[in-house]
Amino acid sequence: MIRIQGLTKRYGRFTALEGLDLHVPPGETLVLLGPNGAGKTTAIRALTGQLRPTRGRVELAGVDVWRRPVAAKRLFGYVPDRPYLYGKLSAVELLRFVGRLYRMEGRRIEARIEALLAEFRLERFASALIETYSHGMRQKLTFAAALLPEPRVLIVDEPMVGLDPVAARTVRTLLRTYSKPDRAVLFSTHQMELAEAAADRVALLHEGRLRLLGAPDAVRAQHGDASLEEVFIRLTEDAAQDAAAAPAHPAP
Ligand SMILES: Nc1ncnc2c1ncn2[C@@H]1O[C@H](COP(=O)(O)OP(=O)(O)OP(=O)(O)O)[C@@H](O)[C@H]1O
Repeated sequence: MIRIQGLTKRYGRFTALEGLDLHVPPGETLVLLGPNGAGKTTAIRALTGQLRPTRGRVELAGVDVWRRPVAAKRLFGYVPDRPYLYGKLSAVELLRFVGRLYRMEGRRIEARIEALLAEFRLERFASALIETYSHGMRQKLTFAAALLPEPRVLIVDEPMVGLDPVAARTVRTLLRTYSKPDRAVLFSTHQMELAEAAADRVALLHEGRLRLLGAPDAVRAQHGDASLEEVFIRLTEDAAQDAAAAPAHPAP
């Protein structure tokens, strides 16, 4: 459902992402892990058609995101790490606008809005201007907007920022179950517990490269039943030490 092939992104001489290959089949939730600056947001921005890859391809349900941008954008819902919402609209106005962008039928838009405002406990604030919303309320509304058209692919960059415990539980359940039986979810997080709870597989990025890919249980078993957090720290620290030990200017 999500196919990333040889994805490379360079900023001048700096390589943010190098030859990333990932496939997320229908029914799977894949979690992107990695330290700050690993390349997670870069990969997500390339996948959502916001950042042109230096090399490589990204496809959603067989649609090339860069060759067929409009068709690709109909297929996914996206929650960015720093959402931008129009402050002068109310929640309902924003959601209606999103529904029309996706060319949804009017009655379906209204039914979805009602269900999502209830799910995220935003009914009381449905007509309030978004500029009066707290950070967490904006995050919940961003989820509601992403889910409105029931997209086949859900892509989320750092889902938990600012959410209260009730919303966090709703989102955790959503991230685990939304992909079943035939949709795909890809999200990035620094929360290992969330990754363990929601992921069918985790992908660990470090310094722009894929270091590890597998089901959480299998990953832990391969590393002597260490916790996912320990595996993360070992792999990223080992790589940092290898880099420090390597000569600064290797012989050609
Ligand atoms: N516009 C840019 N110009 C130059 N370098 C950039 C640009 N955007 C990102 N980078 C660099 O690319 C690397 C990967 O950044 P990215 O935002 O993808 O990391 P991340 O894994 O999402 O990190 P975090 O966990 O901190 O959000 C970083 O070293 C970052 O400084």
